[in-house]
Amino acid sequence: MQNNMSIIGVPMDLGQNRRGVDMGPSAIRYAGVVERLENLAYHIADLGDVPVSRPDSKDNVQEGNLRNLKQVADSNQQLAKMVTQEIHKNRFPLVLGGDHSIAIGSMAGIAKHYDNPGVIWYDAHGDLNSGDTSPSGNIHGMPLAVSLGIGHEKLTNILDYTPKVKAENIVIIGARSLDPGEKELIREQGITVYSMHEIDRLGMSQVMAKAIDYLKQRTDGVHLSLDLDGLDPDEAPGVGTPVIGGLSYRESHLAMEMLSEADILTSAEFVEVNPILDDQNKTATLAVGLIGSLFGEKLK
Ligand SMILES: NC(=[NH2+])NCCC[C@H](N)C(=O)O
Ligand SMILES: [Mn+2]
Ligand SMILES: [Mn+2]
Repeated sequence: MQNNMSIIGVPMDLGQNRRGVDMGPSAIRYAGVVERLENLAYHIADLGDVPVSRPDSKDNVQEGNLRNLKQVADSNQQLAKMVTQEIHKNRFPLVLGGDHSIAIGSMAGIAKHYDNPGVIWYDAHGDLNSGDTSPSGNIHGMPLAVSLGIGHEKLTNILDYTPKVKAENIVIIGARSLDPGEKELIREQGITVYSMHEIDRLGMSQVMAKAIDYLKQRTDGVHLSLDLDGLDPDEAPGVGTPVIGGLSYRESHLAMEMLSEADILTSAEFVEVNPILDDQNKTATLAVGLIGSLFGEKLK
């Protein structure tokens, strides 16, 4: 793993309906992310936050069932540029959300640099909707589909190319809430999904081993997109779309430790931390703990 790391915050809350997730980057910084990484001997540049403009008139779903399309697209455009610049400078981008719609910009910035990028999508959801299939009109339920080139051109074409990732280079871990259109897309495109069913049957250890082995063989860069709602709401209460029956604290730390050992990641993001819905910053603190394990903390 590179020793130089750039932290980019994205105080985005326009990809969904619940206010407060725009404070996610602050909450994660407050929980000590920079100090934690500096203790692991990384050279950190905290680049601050990407600007996010104000929403259109509240809850007004517009153009093609895409709430706040223009603002979400604009911020993602800026994020993509920043991510691409940091990779160009040989720095590892660590993006802090904000709602998951910011993965659109992260993926756009990252994929520019790799011939065959892969992504691990650690999430209760598939985020594989488009305006046509979304039950909510919330863009945070769409970023993985957008990265596949499915969706509104303002989103799919950020940095002027599409798609960002091939279906066979995606591994979803922790899924337990998929909409009908998402299930169809998963089947159609043959996307690898380790849902809670597979995790319970095989155990996280085997699931991660398989995911790592698979991506290592076929990709030349791997992005981790970790939605805190992948964890159980008991562990991570500060999220806007909690789903019961999630990944445990221990499973998640093990997953991060295995990724650290495998040394395959080239970028990462932690999203959906909402301190307004949280309990004493528990979820941001959890995120920082996972970041610690991901970047080399060990139990002994
Ligand atoms: N990143 C997230 N938390 N996504 C939740 C998406 C929920 C639902 N599938 C939707 O499209 O509205
Ligand atoms: Mn989710
Ligand atoms: Mn998500």
